[in-house]
Amino acid sequence: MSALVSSWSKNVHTVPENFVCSSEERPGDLAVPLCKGIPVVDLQQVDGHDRADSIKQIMIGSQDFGMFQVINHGLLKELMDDTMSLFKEFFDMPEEDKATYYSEDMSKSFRLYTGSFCHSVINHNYWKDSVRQDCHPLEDHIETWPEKPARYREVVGTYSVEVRKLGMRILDLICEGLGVDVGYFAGDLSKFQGMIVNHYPPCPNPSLVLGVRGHYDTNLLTLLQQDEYGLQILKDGQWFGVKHVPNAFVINIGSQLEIISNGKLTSIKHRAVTNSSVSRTSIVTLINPSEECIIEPAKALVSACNPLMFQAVQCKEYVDTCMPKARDPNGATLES
Ligand SMILES: O=C(O)CCC(=O)C(=O)O
Ligand SMILES: [Fe+2]
Repeated sequence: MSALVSSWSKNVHTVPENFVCSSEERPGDLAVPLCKGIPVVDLQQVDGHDRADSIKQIMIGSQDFGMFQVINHGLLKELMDDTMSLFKEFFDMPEEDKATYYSEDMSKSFRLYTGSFCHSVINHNYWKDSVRQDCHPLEDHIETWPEKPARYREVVGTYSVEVRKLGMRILDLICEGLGVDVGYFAGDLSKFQGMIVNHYPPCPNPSLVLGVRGHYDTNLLTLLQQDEYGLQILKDGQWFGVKHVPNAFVINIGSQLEIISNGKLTSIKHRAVTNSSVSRTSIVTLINPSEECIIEPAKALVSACNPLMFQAVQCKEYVDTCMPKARDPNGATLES
């Protein structure tokens, strides 16, 4: 339990040796430039005469950067703020309360864990604690969620239902942009929804550590809410920061969406850095196909001019084989 970074990091003034990243991986002293050109799409415009332009922006983001941000997306600011405060309260709870929820059993529907990651080829510690929970359908999972703080189930339940609606709306806009039937992702392709909440306490030397190492999201679509800057992407061999836009969601294209789009959309390598003054929290909603689902390029996107780029693979097999590689610095997620 004392393994939680949020428990011991307040008392340290230097980074413990086992948290120092290799020289290739560590962020270093130089502040990376902010990435220019990641679209910030105003979803209020989608139902007006700017619909075509908004969809174009979504496609530019999804093709060139593997991500875009959305504002005026319909989720109430109060709900977003309330959910963020609730998770901050969760990570600030006394040790004995957090101990109840701590688990290293990956199969649990709800668990609190820390950024230590042990794998046959990599053995690392990242400067974060996380909550991981299943969210959909709500009634199947809500009983496994914490009862403390007292409003946890009510607030997070409402939030996950609303974020799902937004995710499905965005998937439909992507359908329009790609030229596949609207509703293509409804049903088994979006049956699963999970949430990871990453909490990065202030770090005495952010140049030496990472909050989350560079990785690709292997799911379908990710919706990320954050309270501070800290997300970076690897583009053309260089790390760039993603501007923190208050009240926005960052939308990440997952590798499975890259496959379904027959390579028209791209997933991008990203990581999270820490800072020395304030804690940062990111609430990450993951929309995923069901395990049995076959992931393959949509028929409408394959033609003589657009040859098949990926073979069909069952979602479970894809995640089992690619998940470790997505976390490996040399892992080739989609090539396999
Ligand atoms: O905290 C962040 O900004 C990134 C988190 C992330 O990429 C993830 O949890 O997959
Ligand atoms: Fe990610």
